[in-house]
Amino acid sequence: MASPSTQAPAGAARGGDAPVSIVCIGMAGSGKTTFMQRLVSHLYTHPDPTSSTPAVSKTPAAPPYILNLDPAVHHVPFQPNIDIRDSVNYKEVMKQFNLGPNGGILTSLNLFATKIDQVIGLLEKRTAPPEPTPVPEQSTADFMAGKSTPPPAQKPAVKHILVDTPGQIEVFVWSASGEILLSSLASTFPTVIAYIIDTPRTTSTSTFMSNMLYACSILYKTKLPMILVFNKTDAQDATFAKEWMTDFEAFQAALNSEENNPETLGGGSGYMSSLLNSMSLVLDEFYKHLSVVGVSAMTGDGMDEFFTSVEGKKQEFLRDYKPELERRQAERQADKAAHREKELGRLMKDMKVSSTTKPLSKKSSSKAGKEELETVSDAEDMDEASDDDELARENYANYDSDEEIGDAEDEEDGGLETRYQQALKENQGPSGDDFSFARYMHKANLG
Ligand SMILES: Nc1nc2c(ncn2[C@@H]2O[C@H](COP(=O)(O)OP(=O)(O)OP(=O)(O)O)[C@@H](O)[C@H]2O)c(=O)[nH]1
Repeated sequence: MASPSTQAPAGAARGGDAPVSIVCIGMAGSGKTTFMQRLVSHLYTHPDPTSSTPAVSKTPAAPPYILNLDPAVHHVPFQPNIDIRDSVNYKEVMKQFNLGPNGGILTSLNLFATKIDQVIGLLEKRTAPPEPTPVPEQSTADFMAGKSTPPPAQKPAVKHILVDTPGQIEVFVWSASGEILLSSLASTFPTVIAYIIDTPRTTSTSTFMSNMLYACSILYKTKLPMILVFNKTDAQDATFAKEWMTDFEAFQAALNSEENNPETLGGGSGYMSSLLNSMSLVLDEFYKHLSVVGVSAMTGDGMDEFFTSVEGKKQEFLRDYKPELERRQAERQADKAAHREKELGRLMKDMKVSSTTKPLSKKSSSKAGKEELETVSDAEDMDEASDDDELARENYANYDSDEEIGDAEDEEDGGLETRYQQALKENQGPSGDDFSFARYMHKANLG
């Protein structure tokens, strides 16, 4: 398997022309799914959200490419192109490994993360600029009549990849699989985090501050550009939040008024008030890195503003984040190479063999390369099968055969998937305590 970091960053290499991936993260009930639905319908009805052309235009809409990463969701009101539920059965995972809901989501994400190469391969293929369609030959009758043959309609290129995530933010943001999924996405496409906030539930200074701290932790964990999306503005206007983020005195005034109001539960007196005060000062620097928009996923209000922010953050990603990402990847690669070199040196010393490393490394790298090609072509074969239907789901279940998984992951240091497969195999069958998650994770070497 080619690790995401070694892949040619096809999408990102396209620069400003590359599709932007928008990852929707937010607390349970903040309105992520409704917001995703609104994004989809907006993109279908507004051909170019960043242009000033009116919604009704002759330009065909550029449909988004949609990923659902929430394994536990019952119903999604849009048609995802890639759905984690097609490859992982969350309920079965919970049952088999005796897990609770969060453990089930985490394990499902871990299992899905093992297929990240196929996912990225498909995304790259699906979002590649459409090939120019050859102009059909003009018929003699048309030629005689002086009519010109109209060029065939061109499929519009995908400009947005939309990603829905589980409501259990920490399970996604703080897990190894969440990191793998996000970093693979970000190393291939400009990626932006949309942090969805339930505005009506954020009106008190303390809940507002809690939400900001959460957003701050996500920003520092993911190291990706972030847009704060104050949702449900039809129920509560978000002007207060924007004001608190730009004017320290406005936040201070709100704190004072909450302190003097005996009915306010959110605000605080004494140490709470001074803590909130200092935090608002500390977070001042953090606020400067964010875009803030107020939207209503229900009515569609604020969507144009949101897409303008996405475009701004995409440029920021390409300008500031991408070089940093590439620097970190190069650093990791160098560390890995140095580690391998050291291990090889130790091995050679043990074997008392000198300077025979060349044929060995050549063989193993050509083997890895061959298998990488097999995996990618497998992905493309499967993809071609569903070429007719633009919004057809990519059926990841096709990848589930043991044979393909084994093929894809025969890495010299053992891939995630190999370890997972191994752990899954060893844990199969009714063995009572052996099903414990700790043991499973230990065997998978991820605990
Ligand atoms: N008034 C109003 N309600 C909204 C809006 N967006 C979402 N809701 C409501 O908020 C509730 C939660 O919305 P969801 O989209 O399911 O939220 P979610 O974040 O996906 O929830 P989880 O899947 O549990 O994480 C639903 O009752 C929605 O109808 C909005 O813009 N305005």
